[in-house]
Amino acid sequence: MHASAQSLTIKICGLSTPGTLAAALDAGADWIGLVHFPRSPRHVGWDTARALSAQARGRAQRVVLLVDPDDAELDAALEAVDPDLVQLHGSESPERVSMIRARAGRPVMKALGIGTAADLARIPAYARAADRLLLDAKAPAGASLPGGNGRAFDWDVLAGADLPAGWMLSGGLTPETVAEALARTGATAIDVSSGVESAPGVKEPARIAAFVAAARGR
Ligand SMILES: O=C(O)c1ccccc1NCC(=O)[C@H](O)[C@H](O)COP(=O)(O)O
Repeated sequence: MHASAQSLTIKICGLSTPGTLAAALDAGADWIGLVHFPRSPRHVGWDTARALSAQARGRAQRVVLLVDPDDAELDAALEAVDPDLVQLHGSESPERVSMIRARAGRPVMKALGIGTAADLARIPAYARAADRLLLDAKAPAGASLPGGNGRAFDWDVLAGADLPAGWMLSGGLTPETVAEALARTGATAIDVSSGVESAPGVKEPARIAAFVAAARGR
């Protein structure tokens, strides 16, 4: 079943400039993601993250993306971004997700890499620890980034799976594929990064608008 245009939550991740953030907000993104991971071409330092967060306040839910953060990094993220939600995209255990959620005092979304149906076995433990799950493509062997690789996983592995409320689909979505992804998975929340870029880390306003329009069936 398709999510209706109204009930679909769209997150544009890896925004790093005021102009592309404005493009995402103007297109009607529900959530915007700020990546703090120095190895990433989408990395934003705390000063930039603070300014982008202020720009988005009141217009979209602000997500800060961290990879295996220690408590000091988490505290710095909370202070700079004041995020509506913390996204964890590393190899955090369910126990560590719970600790981060308690320390942050706000919702946490845990990303899980999916390659085959066997990867779905981790869902129940993480669903108990996090407020939401992001089902993303598993990073390829040797990849330098745990996410944001522009790769899709086989959506058919989700068929018949018992997925927790609020789960979000990501991994290699594009303006060209998002309608099919929604139809095949029944997702009601989606996340994109590479698919709305012209080069790694370079968001393309026209592709952001095209993605949101395609997802909402316009
Ligand atoms: O985007 C990054 O550079 C990144 C770095 C480290 C961890 C996660 C990262 N990105 C995650 C995302 O942008 C998305 O949540 C998801 O992986 C989808 O990305 P894409 O396949 O590029 O659309």
